[in-house]
Amino acid sequence: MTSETHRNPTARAANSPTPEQIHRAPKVLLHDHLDGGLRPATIVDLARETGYTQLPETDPGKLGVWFREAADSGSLERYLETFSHTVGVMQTRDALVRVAAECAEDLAADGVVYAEIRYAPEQHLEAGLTLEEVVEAVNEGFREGERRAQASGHRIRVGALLTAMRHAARALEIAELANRYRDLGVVGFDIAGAEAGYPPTRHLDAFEYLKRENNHFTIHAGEAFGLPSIWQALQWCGADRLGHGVRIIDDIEVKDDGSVTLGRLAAYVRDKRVPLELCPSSNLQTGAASSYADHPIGLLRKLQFRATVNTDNRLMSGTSMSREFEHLVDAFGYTLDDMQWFSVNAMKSAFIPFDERLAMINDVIKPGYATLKSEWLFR
Ligand SMILES: O=c1[nH]cnc2c1ncn2[C@@H]1O[C@H](CO)[C@@H](O)[C@H]1O
Ligand SMILES: [Zn+2]
Repeated sequence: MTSETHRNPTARAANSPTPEQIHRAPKVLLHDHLDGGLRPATIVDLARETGYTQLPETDPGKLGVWFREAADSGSLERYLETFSHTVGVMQTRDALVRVAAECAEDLAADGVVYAEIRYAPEQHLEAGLTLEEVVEAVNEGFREGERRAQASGHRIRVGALLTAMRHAARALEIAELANRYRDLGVVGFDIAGAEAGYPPTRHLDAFEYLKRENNHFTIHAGEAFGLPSIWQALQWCGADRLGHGVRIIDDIEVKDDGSVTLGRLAAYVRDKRVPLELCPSSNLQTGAASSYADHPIGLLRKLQFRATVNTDNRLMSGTSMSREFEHLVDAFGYTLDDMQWFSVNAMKSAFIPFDERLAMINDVIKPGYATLKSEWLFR
């Protein structure tokens, strides 16, 4: 599929926001991979500068299409193979600074006001950088991107999440790194990579360490594998949030008469307000959902789970926060109130301190939506 073929504008409501309003609305992004969001033209530049010769295409337009099509495989494992090319060109300090700066710039230009961007430092050591040098380069890029965004009239704040790869054995080391750079641009920790066969409990030492340090972490769980993975992430590892978590739907029964029954785990997730970092377009590509209209986000929003909307990998899905919301508006008839609900949910679930989250909600997000919602008065 491409995201375009799944558009179904039939569900739009009379008061659904226009694409232009969606674009201007303040958005909050909790789940986005740095190595899944490069500009195709930047990949081509960096490949030339760093001597990377494996690119499947050297024309930026064709390369962008290649990523979307190669990632559109219906399998998480094959989807993840495409990252060898982005990681391949992100091995030098300059490349990391550039990619991180452009990431912040691109998100700000799309109306994102707060973002937590994740990447796996252990994947960027091939040309001799140390883990610390990787983190410092990315942080420098984010600060540069925030400045450039501000200069062009957009405000954004970006925090980093350090990811450990679940098939590898460096999680504790990466957790310690995240803790060392806490308050220095890193706001938390994550594990990612192929889910089946690599349960989060393999990295229990890292999670226990972070809990002892009163630090925060999210875990990719319930994407390619179901309830056992979510259950482990929450009840064994103590995750603050679920990366995807979309398969919590397997524990929710909807009867023909419309009545809904939550299993114990789904009830726990909803009762404890566990944030779900939902990524609709990504799920369509890896086979976790078959269309936007059938995506569990519709039901999860109705049942008032702590659902959030995310991009996962903007390059591989050819998407942006605005596009994710456009698809959801088309599929479910969402209004600006729904968009605000998702954005406030995300901001409540961020890993920065409570007073800062509250100020973002009250002083940035709510006023932004109030402005958009009152526009009809002045037409
Ligand atoms: O949707 C996903 N599920 C699991 N792992 C992912 C997903 N997207 C990206 N990565 C993995 O996370 C690494 C660090 O950013 C990427 O290199 C990719 O291997
Ligand atoms: Zn992800």
